Amino acid sequence: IVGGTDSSPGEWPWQVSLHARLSRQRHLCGGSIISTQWILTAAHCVASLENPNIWRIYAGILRQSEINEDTPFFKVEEIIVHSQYKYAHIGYDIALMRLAEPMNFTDLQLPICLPSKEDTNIFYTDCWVIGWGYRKEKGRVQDILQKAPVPFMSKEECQARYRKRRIGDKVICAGYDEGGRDACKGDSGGPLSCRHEEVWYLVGITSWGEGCARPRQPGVYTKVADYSDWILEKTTQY
Ligand SMILES: Cc1c(O)cccc1C(=O)Nc1cccc2ccc(C(=N)N)cc12
Repeated sequence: IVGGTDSSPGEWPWQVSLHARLSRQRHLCGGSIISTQWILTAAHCVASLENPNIWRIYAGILRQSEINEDTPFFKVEEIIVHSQYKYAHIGYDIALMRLAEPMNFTDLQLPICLPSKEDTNIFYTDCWVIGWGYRKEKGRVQDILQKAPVPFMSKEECQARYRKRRIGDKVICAGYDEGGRDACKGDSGGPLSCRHEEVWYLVGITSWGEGCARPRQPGVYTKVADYSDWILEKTTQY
């Protein structure tokens, strides 16, 4: 997160840290708890890393430094990447991870509500992007979970900012024309959380942007409300 501030304990209990054990274990992406057994994240985080055994999911933490070999984590049983995903900037940047064991909810690990598909035209005014990602383009993963408020941007305005790219309909743009506050590398997969009438909703999934926090280059988020049928289909046992 560029231009953010430290979160406090329990402020974002749905935020998880996705670690992969490659040559060494490290934080790769964020994710959101949506039920006792399912994490929602970005497809670009897990594509080409679809072996569930390399992933460790840490919930209820504020600092990456809380994580060591004794820190409890959730094992991943199954990874579901959207079948139409190819690259983040094309869209369909959404994936599900099923935990091997259902988690118990505590004050520090709780689910966030999914917007319903009728909610696609609510204009949210209290939205925050969260993560342990870079605080500048040539940065590194941060220790304390960062938060930054970001305003919505209309699709037309977003398309005008990204003339080289086609901004799809299942995405949301958020950011400041003057730049300065935005998600960045390492925040991917994490939530764009919006509070509406005292309830927090998972409105977006951090997906991509040209650099980070650059003027007139807003953050692009997967629009979760447009995937509610997909989420329901994949998470409902038939
Ligand atoms: C390509 C790149 C880096 O190598 C390092 C840092 C940023 C970038 C980059 O261009 N954008 C990005 C790369 C990976 C995930 C990103 C997530 C969010 C945003 C955002 N601005 N909302 C930009 C991202």
